[in-house]
Amino acid sequence: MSGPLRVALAGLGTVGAGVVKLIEVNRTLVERRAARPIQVVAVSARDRNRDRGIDMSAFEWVDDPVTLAARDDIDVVVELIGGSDGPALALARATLESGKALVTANKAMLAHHGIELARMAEAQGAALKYEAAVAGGIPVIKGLREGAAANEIGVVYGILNGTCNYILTTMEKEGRAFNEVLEEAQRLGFAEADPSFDIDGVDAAHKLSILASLAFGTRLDFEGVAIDGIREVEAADIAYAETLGFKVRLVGIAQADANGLFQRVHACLAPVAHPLAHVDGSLNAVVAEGNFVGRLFFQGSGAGEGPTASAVVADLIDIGRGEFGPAFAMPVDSLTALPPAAAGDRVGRVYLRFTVADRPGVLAELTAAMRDAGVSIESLIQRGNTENGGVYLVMVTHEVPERAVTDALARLHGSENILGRPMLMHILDF
Ligand SMILES: NC(=O)C1=CN([C@@H]2O[C@H](COP(=O)(O)OP(=O)(O)OC[C@H]3O[C@@H](n4cnc5c(N)ncnc54)[C@H](O)[C@@H]3O)[C@@H](O)[C@H]2O)C=CC1
Ligand SMILES: N[C@@H](CC=O)C(=O)O
Ligand code: NA
Repeated sequence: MSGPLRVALAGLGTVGAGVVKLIEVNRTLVERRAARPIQVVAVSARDRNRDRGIDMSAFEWVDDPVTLAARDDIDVVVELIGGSDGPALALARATLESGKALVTANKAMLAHHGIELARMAEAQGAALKYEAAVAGGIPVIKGLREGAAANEIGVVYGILNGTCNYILTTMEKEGRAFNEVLEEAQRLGFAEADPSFDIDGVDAAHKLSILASLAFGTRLDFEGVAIDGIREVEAADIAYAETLGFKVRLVGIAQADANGLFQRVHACLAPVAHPLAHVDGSLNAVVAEGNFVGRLFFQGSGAGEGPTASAVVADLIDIGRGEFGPAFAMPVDSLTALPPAAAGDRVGRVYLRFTVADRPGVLAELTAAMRDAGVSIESLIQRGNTENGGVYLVMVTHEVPERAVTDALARLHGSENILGRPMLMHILDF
């Protein structure tokens, strides 16, 4: 074995504490695989005295994590603080500038500053590793960056947020209320420090932009992701979806073709026969279609202490072995920049839920708007009283271009018969 890999840990929350535990429990095999001892030299977090359920006495405590970057007795800084900017970014920059390896689980930082950080890493010949940042414990960064590297990939999509999947599937199976299940996901350590990043789809979009870059060899384009979360999904949608043969899932989709780079995160209806319909709880799944390998399906735990720590320590093992290359699919200057592709031309089926007044003529008005916009209806359900005195009218369209649905909704805008905002979800058709 060569000399120890000297590690500093910045951030000792869910993931940081998990990393300390994993190294302790699996030390022998981790060190055999890294071909050298792993030595945690120093740690930093906001609160020194917090009980983390682990013995930290062997590690030097540092108040300012950025000072870790300048130290000669540290080889790798592990950034587990979180946040796209602030202390996490200051630490990442200082670490790479000093030529040290950086391991991070911070998808928000990578989505916003990944190219800059990758360039710094390349300039210094330093490692920038981030397996934990996308789909937690699933080795999907390794899978796309290395395993599928010989393929042209046309589409990559999946369930990228454990908190949302936990909420949707718990609502589906146990009929519990959204807020109650969100609080449970927070207690279990799945949610971001600000959980609106989870439920508004932003966290999934951060991850999708990273996956798209790896899959297509394009520059990260977080700004180009169209984002919708799950706030407006009601228990009724989950129940209607079930009746119609679907499950509701928050899905991120990225596709590269002659139209450009299409990236979208949104609640979708997955047909019950689709593998994503069977991804439950905090599990994540990623599907990628390669031109030689065919369909790859990665599934596993996308959030939580153990799975995320597993990914962080795998990166440390790679660094211990000296195995790393460009942070993304290829050196930064080789990544292409594709223009964002518009959604309007995309063709697919759509689920629409309207809350309508319970009076004659409503159905006729709705179906006329659909007809005039060229949207044909595959199935229609009208049932039940809602809290605001209306009834739900749910339809699934045949395949239509998205702009036709937008046109139909515009025709109905302002109608006295429609109470509240219609709910729209796309049907997953990959
Ligand atoms: N919790 C999860 O399941 C997963 C989290 N991640 C990512 O891992 C990172 C950490 O997440 P968690 O452990 O869940 O967060 P957390 O909120 O549990 O822990 C954050 C840690 O950073 C420390 N910290 C905050 N500001 C600091 C500062 N200025 N200086 C030093 N330490 C500071 C806090 O004291 C705390 O120990 C985030 O980037 C998150 O997005 C990635 C995958 C899964
Ligand atoms: N908040 C995230 C944690 C992992 O990235 C999630 O819920 O998936
Ligand atoms: Na991962």
